[in-house]
Amino acid sequence: MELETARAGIESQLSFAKMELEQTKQNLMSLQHVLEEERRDRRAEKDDASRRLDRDVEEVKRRARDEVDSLIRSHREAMESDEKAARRREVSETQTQAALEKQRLETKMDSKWREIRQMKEELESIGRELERERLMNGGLRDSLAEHSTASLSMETTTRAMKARMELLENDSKEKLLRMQELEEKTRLAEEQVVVTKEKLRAEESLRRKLHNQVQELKGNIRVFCRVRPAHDHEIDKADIKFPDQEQDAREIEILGKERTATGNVLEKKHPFQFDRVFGPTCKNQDVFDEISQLVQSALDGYNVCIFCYGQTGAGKTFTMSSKDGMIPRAVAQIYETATSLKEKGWKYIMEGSFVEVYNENINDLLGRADDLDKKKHEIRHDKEAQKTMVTGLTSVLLDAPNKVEELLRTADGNRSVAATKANERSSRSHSVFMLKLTGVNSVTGERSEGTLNLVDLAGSERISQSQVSGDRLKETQSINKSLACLGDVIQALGNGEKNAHIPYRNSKLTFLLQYSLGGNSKTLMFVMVSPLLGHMNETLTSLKFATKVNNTSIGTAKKAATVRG
Ligand SMILES: Nc1ncnc2c1ncn2[C@@H]1O[C@H](COP(=O)(O)OP(=O)(O)OP(=O)(O)O)[C@@H](O)[C@H]1O
Repeated sequence: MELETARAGIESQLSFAKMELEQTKQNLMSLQHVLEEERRDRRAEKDDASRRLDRDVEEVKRRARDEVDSLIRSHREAMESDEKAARRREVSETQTQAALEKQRLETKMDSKWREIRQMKEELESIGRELERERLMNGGLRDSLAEHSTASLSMETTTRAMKARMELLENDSKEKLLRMQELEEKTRLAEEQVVVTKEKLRAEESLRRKLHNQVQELKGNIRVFCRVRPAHDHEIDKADIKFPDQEQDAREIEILGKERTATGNVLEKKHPFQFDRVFGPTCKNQDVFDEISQLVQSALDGYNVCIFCYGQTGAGKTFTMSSKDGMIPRAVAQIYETATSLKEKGWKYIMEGSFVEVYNENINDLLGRADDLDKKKHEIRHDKEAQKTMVTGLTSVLLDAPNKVEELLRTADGNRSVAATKANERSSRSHSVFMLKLTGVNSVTGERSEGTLNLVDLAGSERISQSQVSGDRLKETQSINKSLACLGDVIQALGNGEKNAHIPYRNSKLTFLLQYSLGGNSKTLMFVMVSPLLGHMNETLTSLKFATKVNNTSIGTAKKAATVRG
């Protein structure tokens, strides 16, 4: 636009200068023409006057000569005659007349010479004037030349500017075209993104459905068995075999010895089969790979409960809450998945709490250590919403994956303060890590609420009540009671009778997990096995309990809540 305006200005200046130049040229030409005519007139007048003068002078001279000659002749004739005296007089008179005539002629000549001088002067002044005109003419010629040069350079500049403007115009046209192309491409890409996002959302909904169908087909209560490796100092090891060790092992065989009625010692095989068996070489990563699908279900809006059952020292805490155990891994996976689901419109809030059930009391492991065993916490159920809450419980917003480490450290620290030996307390109590997951999809209007409960049960070894007393007796009674109650609840759920009474209330643990066990939830039990010979009887008891649980089939799980807006 600016270029256009500049070009127009320059062009109008140029045409104005050209007009001026043209005018000046015409003025000059008419002036020259007038001068030329004037010069011609003057020259003709001068030539005329000069010719007339010459003719007059010649005429006067000729006449004077003729008269003198005739006088001389007549004088001679007079002289020859006798009247010499008269002739002399006549001659004298004639001479006087001739002198007078001569004088007159000389006067006339003087006046003519004056005229000639005057004419000469006039001619000189005309010459000077002509010279001035010539000089002025030269000046005008110079200025004309200057103007021509200026106009030439202006024309060159204008041409260069025109060329540049054309170049710029072409360039900007090209850029405009490219921009239009880019805009079109961006629009198409944006459309594609919208379509892809829509597809992704649809696929995500389908994935959720299929994933949970697969989980249902696998059964809503599953049992995994894990055998921990023996430490270097643990020499007496039980004979444990893994018949289908190769891949996706499901079998475990314990070789025991039995004394017959006749007193002979016979070897006896105890085969067990579970949904999955992990040998001593399996890492926490391998175990988590198997349960990660279940963790995903919690994000999809299901209540998921993962238990670790087994005698003290069988590896429950290692599996559940060690640095790379199921709790940190589950939180990390949930965090990762929740982050990737953001682009499908989902936004999740993760809140974690950690409780301990000790001597049938609920303790807040994230609260103050001093409050342990003192502060009372009540379990409240909202039957309609199928939700459980514990009064006065600390809840931590897990908005970064590393927050869980801090949470586990706090729980561990509180337990250490409350017990002389931390692991002693942890062996004698159940710990429940509760992760509440609330997701909202702003695009589809879906909403999901799921809970992931990771439970590290107290050591399952049966201590005869007659062998202990005091605090230990109380601990033993409550552990025995709650573990037996857990078995009863699972069994009652497995019976599948509609409206059958499920004895959740018989222990704090089952009461707390009421809505995370049974019809609306997915349950996984890890039975932890110690590799030691000395623990073999407890191992067999645990495996038998787990088999009972494994044979239980609990009804179809339903999402805790999914609301479409
Ligand atoms: N899979 C494993 N690989 C390596 N070491 C293990 C494994 N499982 C357990 N351990 C180790 O065995 C020991 C006992 O494990 P852990 O404390 O987890 O048992 P527990 O069943 O939780 O006992 P408690 O009931 O006392 O809490 C620990 O030193 C632990 O590090």
